[in-house]
Amino acid sequence: MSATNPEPGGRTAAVIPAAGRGVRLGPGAPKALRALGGTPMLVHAVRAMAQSRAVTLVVVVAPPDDTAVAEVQQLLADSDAIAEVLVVPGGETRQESVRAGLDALPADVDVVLVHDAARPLVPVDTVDAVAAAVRAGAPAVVPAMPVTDTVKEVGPGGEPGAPEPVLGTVDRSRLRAVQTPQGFDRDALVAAHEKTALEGDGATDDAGMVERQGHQVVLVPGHEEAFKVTRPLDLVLAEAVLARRRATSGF
Ligand SMILES: Nc1ccn([C@@H]2O[C@H](COP(=O)(O)OP(=O)(O)OP(=O)(O)O)[C@@H](O)[C@H]2O)c(=O)n1
Ligand SMILES: C[C@](O)(CO)[C@H](O)COP(=O)(O)O
Repeated sequence: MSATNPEPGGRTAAVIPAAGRGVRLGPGAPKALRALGGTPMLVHAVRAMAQSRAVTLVVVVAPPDDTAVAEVQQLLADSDAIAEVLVVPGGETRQESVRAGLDALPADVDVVLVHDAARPLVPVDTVDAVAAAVRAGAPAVVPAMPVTDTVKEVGPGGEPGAPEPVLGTVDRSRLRAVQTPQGFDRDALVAAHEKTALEGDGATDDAGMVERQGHQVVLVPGHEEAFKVTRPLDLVLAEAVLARRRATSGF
């Protein structure tokens, strides 16, 4: 399918799914509300989006209960973040949460960036590069990094924890690990989400759904600091990166 062209004058919005529990990070508050450098991860993520001159609206998708929505609204009102921010309740899966964010977008938004709250340290240059590539006509744009480990494909295993049989070694020169924000022509993304939900399919990222509709997804360079805080060690790394940034900038 060919590239689409967002209308001149349309707005770019960021949707930030932040409704996950953070099971892999371990017990505690929902992951997006856990502190990084004394500030909730979500606030870092909102600031990263709002710093981009392309982004004029941020839709935060909070854990799906009234208390969490109110808490997130208060948190963002108290922070020095920002562009215009809306907070909506999320769903059981990341996919449902992103869909809730899309449903809240006003009519004048034609480009959407979807960004994990769990990637609090994405540099603004990466956000700008994704937004610019969508404005230039690509229907779906994803920041990506080369894969540095060798990757094996395994066959169906036996008992959990038992050694797994290797089927083969994948050519890693053709593999990329994708990050967020992923940027989209709004209509292409909304249609892909609707179709995926109707078919009862799932996808681990938004670009995967748009790919299945036949749109050409393109990659731009990602950034090593845009990593996802998933497990406890990731939080240790994020604290170190933030401390280095603060030492360098003097803030
Ligand atoms: N029902 C969900 C699940 C995830 N997310 C968001 O999607 C992003 C990526 O998800 P992930 O890193 O997997 O976060 P969690 O689901 O919180 O982590 P875990 O799977 O370890 O519980 C996060 O910003 C998370 O808050 C969401 O908005 N709604
Ligand atoms: C969207 C994503 O961050 C791209 O790498 C990733 O697929 C999210 O996966 P998760 O298991 O929901 O964290």
